[in-house]
Amino acid sequence: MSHLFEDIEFVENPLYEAIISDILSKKYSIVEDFFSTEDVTILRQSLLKKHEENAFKKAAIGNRFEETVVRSIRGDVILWMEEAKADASELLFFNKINSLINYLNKTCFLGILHKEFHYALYPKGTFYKRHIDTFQNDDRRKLSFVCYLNEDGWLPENGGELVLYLNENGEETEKIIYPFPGRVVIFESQIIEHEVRPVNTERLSITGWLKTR
Ligand SMILES: O=C(O)CCC(=O)C(=O)O
Ligand SMILES: [Fe+2]
Repeated sequence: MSHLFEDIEFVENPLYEAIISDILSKKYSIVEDFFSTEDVTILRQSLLKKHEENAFKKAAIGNRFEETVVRSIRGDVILWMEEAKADASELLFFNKINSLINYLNKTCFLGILHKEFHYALYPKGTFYKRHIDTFQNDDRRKLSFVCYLNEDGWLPENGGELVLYLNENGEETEKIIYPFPGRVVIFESQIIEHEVRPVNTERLSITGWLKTR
C-alpha cells in the first residue's frame, strides 16, 4: 500500500505538530518565537508606520457588517491587513500563516478556506473585556491567532495580559499569558472565553482568525 503515498510530498514539521497536539489536548497553544526577533521588528515597524499615517480605527464589536464601537468593552484601535496589497513585511507574515494553514489542512482536515487578520494597538488604559471570538450570525471562525509585536523587555507591570478562561475538570481556571514579542497564541475560537487586561503601556499585536467556508 505504501506506493499510494509515494507521490505525496510531506515533511513533518515539529513546530506545527506541537501546535496541533496542544490544540487537540487543551484547545490552545502558546508558541515562543513563532516569529524571529528580526521578523517582529519588521512587523512592529510596519504597524507603527501605518498607525502614524492614521490608518487605524477604533475597534468594534460584532462582525465587519454589524459593528458597534463600545469603549467600555474594548479600547484597541485596529487596521485590517489585505494580503493582496501586502508589502514585503506583510508578505513575510502571510507566508508563515499560509504555511501553517496548508499544514493544518493536510494533517487535520480542518478545512480552513479563509483567513482575516488585523493589526491592533491598545493605548495605555485600554482593555478588551471577557468575550468569545465568534458571532451569533457567523460561526466560521475556527482558530484565533494572536501574535505580539511589543519591544523586548515587556514587564508584567505593563499589564495587557491575555487571560484564557479554561475549564479544568469542571472548574474554571485562568491561564495568564504575557504579550512577549514573537510569542503567538492560537486557540479554539468557538470555545475559549478570554480577555485582555488593562494595559499600562501601549501594546502591539496582530490578531486574526482561520475560518471555514
Ligand atoms: O490581543 C490579545 O491578546 C487578544 C485580542 C482579542 O481577544 C481579540 O481581538 O479578539
Ligand atoms: Fe478575542
